[in-house]
Amino acid sequence: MGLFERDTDIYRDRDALREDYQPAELVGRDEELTTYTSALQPVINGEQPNNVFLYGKTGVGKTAATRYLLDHLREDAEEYDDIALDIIFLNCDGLSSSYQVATHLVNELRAEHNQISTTGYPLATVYEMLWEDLDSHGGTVLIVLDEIDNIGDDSILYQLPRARANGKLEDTQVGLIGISNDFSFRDDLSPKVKSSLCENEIHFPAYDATDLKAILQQRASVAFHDGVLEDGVIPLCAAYGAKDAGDARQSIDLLMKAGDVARDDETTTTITEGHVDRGRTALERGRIEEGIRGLTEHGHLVLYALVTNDLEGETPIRSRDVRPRYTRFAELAERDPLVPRRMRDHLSELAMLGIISVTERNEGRRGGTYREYELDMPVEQVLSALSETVKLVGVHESVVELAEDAMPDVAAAATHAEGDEPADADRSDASLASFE
Ligand SMILES: Nc1ncnc2c1ncn2[C@@H]1O[C@H](COP(=O)(O)OP(=O)(O)OP(=O)(O)O)[C@@H](O)[C@H]1O
Repeated sequence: MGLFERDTDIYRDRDALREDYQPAELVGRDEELTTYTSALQPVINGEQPNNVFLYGKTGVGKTAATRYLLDHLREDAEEYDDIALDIIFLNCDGLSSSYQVATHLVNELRAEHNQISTTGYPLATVYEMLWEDLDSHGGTVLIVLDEIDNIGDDSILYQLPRARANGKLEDTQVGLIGISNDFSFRDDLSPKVKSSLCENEIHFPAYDATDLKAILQQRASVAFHDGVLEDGVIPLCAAYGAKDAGDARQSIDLLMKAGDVARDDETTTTITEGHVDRGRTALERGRIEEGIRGLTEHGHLVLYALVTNDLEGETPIRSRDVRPRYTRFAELAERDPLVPRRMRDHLSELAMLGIISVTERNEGRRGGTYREYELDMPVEQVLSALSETVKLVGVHESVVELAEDAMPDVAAAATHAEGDEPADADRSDASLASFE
């Protein structure tokens, strides 16, 4: 038998739980779809399309609804000889200016051999190219700008809806669909942009547990073999999803993780609520580790100091008592320690991310309050996300025992010693730093 063998017990089609899967039907969005359909109706009538702005939190079906309706619109438009519809779908993640959006649109409209450079032209020239390419296209062009809030200025959001009125376009009708999960983006738009872009606004509210259950049931029927899911699994994934943020993506991810945990569990061919809980813990761990990895170098140093304080039984601890260890670690990492206030800012950031917790205490009779900090997640997990910092600073004696499991690569490379004394002055390899 080979090293790899195909699993067939749990999944029928695991890809149905992936982000890029487009469901055949959207569940629980009837009202929003009706409004959205009316906003797109002028396209089929051969009229000037409306501009549409969709907003709502992440994972509430804005993109899925857009793809679903535009697929139908494209198909239905083919029934009419006098409608020539083209749709350009642009995700603005990474496109931080109108200039970048405009060059990308020009390239979407042009053939492969005729693409333009995305730098080096004056903005006005790129707009001229855009109007020319759009107008020579003819018919109706719908431009979807997903994650529109990434665009740092609103020039293109002003120019595109007005291109026809401003005499830039004669033969092509353009409609703009903007999608955003940033509520402040809409509020901060200038009135002149808001009045055109937001002429049809559709809000997608968060899903409740009943909506999520229906969405998950639909996916599960495609993804899993019959009888694989125990009864409580979908309600549990939906309940967690509704409690967290009403985000369908998160609930679908949880269902997939539970399926993966069950698949790895060789003792069973069903998915249980226990698999959901284990999946949730694994996903949560992944999210927090990602949060730790995203911190700055000083954030890592502060956290490493607090981990060692925690292992020595010193927590909850005041920031002034974390400071000596932090300063020492910063020196070992050959960085200038931050002033106390900046160091405290890092503690607050760690608390905001849910990695540590803060408790306010009273100073006693003299009044005054102070804060105490302690780790709020398993120390092994934090250490494994801090392995680069530990390599830089050295393995502190308090973490020696855990290092082998939490950071096998670091443990293998490091020599360790006792105490908290200054490091060896002529230490040549930072990864071998020690506290002797
Ligand atoms: N009503 C629904 N029926 C079926 N699947 C849905 C529904 N709503 C969302 N989904 C699924 O949930 C996932 C997230 O949805 P989508 O990408 O549309 O969210 P979004 O609102 O655009 O989020 P973001 O703002 O983060 O881009 C996708 O896999 C999508 O297919």
